[in-house]
Amino acid sequence: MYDKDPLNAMEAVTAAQWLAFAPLAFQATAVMRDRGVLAALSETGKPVGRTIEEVAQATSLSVYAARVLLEAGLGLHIVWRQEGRYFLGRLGRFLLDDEMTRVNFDFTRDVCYQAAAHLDESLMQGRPAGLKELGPWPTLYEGLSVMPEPALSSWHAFDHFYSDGAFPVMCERLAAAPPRKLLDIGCNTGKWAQMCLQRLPQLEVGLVDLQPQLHRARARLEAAGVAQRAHPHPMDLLDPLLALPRGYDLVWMSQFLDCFSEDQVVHILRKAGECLEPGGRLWVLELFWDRQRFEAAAFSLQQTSLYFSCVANGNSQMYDSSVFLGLVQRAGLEISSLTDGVGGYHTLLECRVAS
Ligand SMILES: C[S@@+](CC[C@H](N)C(=O)[O-])C[C@H]1O[C@@H](n2cnc3c(N)ncnc32)[C@H](O)[C@@H]1O
Repeated sequence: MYDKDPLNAMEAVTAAQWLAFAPLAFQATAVMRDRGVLAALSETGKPVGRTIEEVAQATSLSVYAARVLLEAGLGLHIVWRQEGRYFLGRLGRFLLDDEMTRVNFDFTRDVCYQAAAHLDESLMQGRPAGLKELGPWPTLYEGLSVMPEPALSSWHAFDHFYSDGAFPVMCERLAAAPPRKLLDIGCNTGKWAQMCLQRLPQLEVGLVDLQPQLHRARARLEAAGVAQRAHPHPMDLLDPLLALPRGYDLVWMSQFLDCFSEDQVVHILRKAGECLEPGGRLWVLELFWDRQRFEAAAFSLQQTSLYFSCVANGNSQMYDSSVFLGLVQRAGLEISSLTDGVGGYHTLLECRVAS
């Protein structure tokens, strides 16, 4: 991937126009999905299709609104038409029915869209200048549990969609050689901790995150009846004076280190290495754009980096694995095994303190 220019001149000029009109195209797509235009075409099936007037009637849109949307949809290949009747294309079908597409779409619209207008300022200043569109916090993490809807739901649906896909297979891997005490750093809403505590009845889990997230994780674990084996450790990992709790034989970080700059990743990995029991294991579950099988997955991760720039904290990203592996080495750790394609998209790095 990416080792040659894949576009001929005609394709390039077409792609350039898609980008030039991308914000309008994006919003038109959102309206077509959410006002029922795509669903109206889906209902008829391929042979019949609908006229503009029929779509207007089915969706309660004006004929004008239905027409501009459907005509925009033609150029976007979301719909196609024959003899004045409009049909749902394959792209329209994915926009309507594919969960990953929906989650990515809602995340972009509800969390990133307004903030993206501040990308230039964010990159020049190394801070998330677009975050003010959601709230007054220095980074998104202070606002993660309290940001307004629909951003709150869309952020969590995005985060959980990917980690939910990887957790079951990781939990079975853990069960094959279970630790006594697992430290979940960046536990967020506690879904991984819940799964592990339910699967492994002897396991104790330490939870590290910022206080508001720990409150929500705690509530989840209480509702699941496993909270007595969970031990919260509220802390800001970037506070140089705070050390991680000790006594854990497996440290786990999932979709966590991408929230930090290169120097911060090294700092956190060092701290994690220091808190490990002798012979302990450190498992890092991450998404690397260069290790994806499909271009759509690599693309999604490359664009997600820009969310970190303008919304999250201004200095982190979804890393290229070669950059990230260098950080692991800088932290004095070595990788004992690397597994790609966990749950489809993740890479598991099993690390230990370098001898
Ligand atoms: C993307 S979520 C990861 C969620 C979860 N581990 C998963 O795999 O779905 C990142 C988590 O890191 C936490 N976090 C970010 N910065 C932090 C910091 N400085 N100290 C402690 N936790 C932090 C956030 O509050 C959030 O819960």
